[in-house]
Amino acid sequence: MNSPFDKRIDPVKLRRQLAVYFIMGSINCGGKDPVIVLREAIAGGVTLFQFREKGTGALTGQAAYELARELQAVCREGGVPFIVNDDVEMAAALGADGIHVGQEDAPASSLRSKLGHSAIVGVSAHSVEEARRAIADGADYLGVGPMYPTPSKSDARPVQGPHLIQELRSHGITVPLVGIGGITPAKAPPVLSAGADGVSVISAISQAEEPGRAAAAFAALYGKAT
Ligand SMILES: Cc1ncc(COP(=O)(O)OP(=O)(O)O)c(N)n1
Ligand SMILES: Cc1ncsc1CCOP(=O)(O)O
Ligand SMILES: [Mg+2]
Repeated sequence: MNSPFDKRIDPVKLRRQLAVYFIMGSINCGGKDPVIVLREAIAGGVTLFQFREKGTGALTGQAAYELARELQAVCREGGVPFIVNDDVEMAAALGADGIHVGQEDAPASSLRSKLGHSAIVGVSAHSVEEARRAIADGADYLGVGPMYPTPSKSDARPVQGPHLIQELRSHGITVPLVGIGGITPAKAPPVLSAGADGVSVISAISQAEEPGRAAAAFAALYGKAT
């Protein structure tokens, strides 16, 4: 008999998709067109994208929806899954591939009934306890951080460093994990060595002079973690 678990994303596939996880909204692109930034980043090797329209000056309402739709189309062209940050109604309306929620957002357990059993559900975790609860609530992957100081989130929790990923792994947490916060190609190897399956990145790609080259520098790390 089929259970809803049969429809959940295959963790092996998800680990590959988490490798170069680009997160961005209109305020992260230094005045450049987000559509062009995303197109270049995907050409460089981005494997997953999260639309995060948040912070001072971010678009709201219809304008945010329209940008989301355009970026989703770019992801479709590039064969990259499209994840929405925080907003489950937007994710459902767009038919997004998944959603990412934090500890202050809707609980993961409430999301699948709105998005379908095959949706990718990501949850932020800052401790073993939060990680265990998120997994029990149905998270497919965890976003763990901040690894390093970040210029992109004013209300970020204190920096924990790659050690937190090691701690989660040593407590038997085997679900796909991605590090977040201040990650550059130079700072990514300790995150991967600690046990992350990938890195999630805003500024190191969106603010790069050449987002495609920046994404390629992350993609080139795989197989080379120290
Ligand atoms: C992959 C990933 N990990 C963590 C976060 C942070 O989510 P959250 O704590 O809800 O903070 P906001 O991004 O909503 O400000 C994330 N977005 N993605
Ligand atoms: C959304 C988020 N959550 C924790 S740190 C962070 C911001 C990551 O952005 P950057 O890669 O520019 O540090
Ligand atoms: Mg959130």
